[in-house]
Amino acid sequence: MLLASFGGPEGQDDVMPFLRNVTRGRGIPDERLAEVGEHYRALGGRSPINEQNRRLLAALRTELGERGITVPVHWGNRNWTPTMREAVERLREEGHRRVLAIATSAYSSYSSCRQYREDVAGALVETGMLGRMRIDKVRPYFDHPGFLDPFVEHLAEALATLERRGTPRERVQVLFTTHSIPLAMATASGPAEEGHGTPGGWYVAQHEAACRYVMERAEGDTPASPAPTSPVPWRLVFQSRSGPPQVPWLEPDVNDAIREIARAGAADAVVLVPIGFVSDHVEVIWDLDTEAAQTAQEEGLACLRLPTPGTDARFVAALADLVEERMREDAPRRCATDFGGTADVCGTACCLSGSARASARPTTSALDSAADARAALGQEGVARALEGSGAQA
Ligand SMILES: CC1=C(CCC(=O)O)c2cc3nc(cc4[nH]c(cc5[nH]c(cc1n2)c(C)c5CCC(=O)O)c(CCC(=O)O)c4C)C(CCC(=O)O)=C3C
Ligand SMILES: [Fe+2]
Repeated sequence: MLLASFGGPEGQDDVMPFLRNVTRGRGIPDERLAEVGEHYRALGGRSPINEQNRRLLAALRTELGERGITVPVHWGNRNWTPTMREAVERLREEGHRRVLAIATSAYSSYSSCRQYREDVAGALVETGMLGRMRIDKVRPYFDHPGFLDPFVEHLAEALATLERRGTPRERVQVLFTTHSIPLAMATASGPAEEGHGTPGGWYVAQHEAACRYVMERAEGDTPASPAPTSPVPWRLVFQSRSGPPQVPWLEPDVNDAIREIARAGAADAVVLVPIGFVSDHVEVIWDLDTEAAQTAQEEGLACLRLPTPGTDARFVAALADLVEERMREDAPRRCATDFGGTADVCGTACCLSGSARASARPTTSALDSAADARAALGQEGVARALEGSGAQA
């Protein structure tokens, strides 16, 4: 197994090298980088994400062990040590040739799925293992009840808490938040034949399905307030936008949504549900607990932020279920939203916008063999991808 994550800095000296890794070739303006650098500095130069992943690894090893699945679980990050390359080197040294990866990201899009698969393939190229080691990836798991049910429980609790404090459900706005991505990236998310061309693509459609699941159940679990009750209003909003202003990204921003709600007098409290994230990393503790909370305070709204699944036992069990899905054909495949399920293997142009096709990098879990890569990229594309790596096309 390979737990594939984002990585984060673990001290002040790590901050700038980490940010340079994240933004390499991604066109992020220097001002934005300096601003995000300040967020990390204010937190002591340390992101909690690596520690959270260490805890998740320990919990996953225990859960798999209890199910009699005794495979080693390695860890590799896209942007910080232990890197994907280091993880693949260790897998190689231990003699493993078939690996199943889990990304700490639940949805389909370039940033949340394909880029993980590309970076895994990149590590295979760098270590000379492309075509020698096979690394598959579990499907996008936003619709697994073990990912969603912790949100349901915490939302029901939050609504009950607000009600006890005197805010009736109809005066609450639930804001589901996720990472904003460029509009073009969202539109291209999902399989080329299906998702591409729909505004928001699979990325937005999957989030909306997850939100509906959580709302329906959280409302069902909440003791009804005195009649007449109306459903709690909710919407999906976006955070952590980082591109240049002239490039359109998914909107509305969570802070703009809070201001709009306050100015319309539409609610007395907002509940922030970080449905797009797996753990309480910097994008959650800074962008929500610091920035959005401050916006709500300025606007006179009460604000509660729900936890992410983290190492909730239901989430850890969900990850183990995803492993079992790939081990046994008769294992249950729990896809609980009205989205309709997702596939184990991504298509060739999945989550790839038209303009990115010419420079596409090899991936795994779709193009996980040299033959697949050759079919998709052509001999020249493979040669370009391998350039300077010392590996043979
Ligand atoms: C969809 C998505 C997820 C969720 C899925 C997943 O989890 O993978 C995610 C997670 C994360 N993003 C993170 C950090 C950053 N993301 C950045 C930049 C960007 N993110 C993007 C998207 C996403 N990001 C995009 C389209 C960019 C623009 C650059 C580009 O096109 O690639 C930047 C650059 C500076 C900035 O502009 O913010 C940083 C520092 C951390 C670590 C937090 C910690 O340290 O605790 C995590 C978990
Ligand atoms: Fe990000």
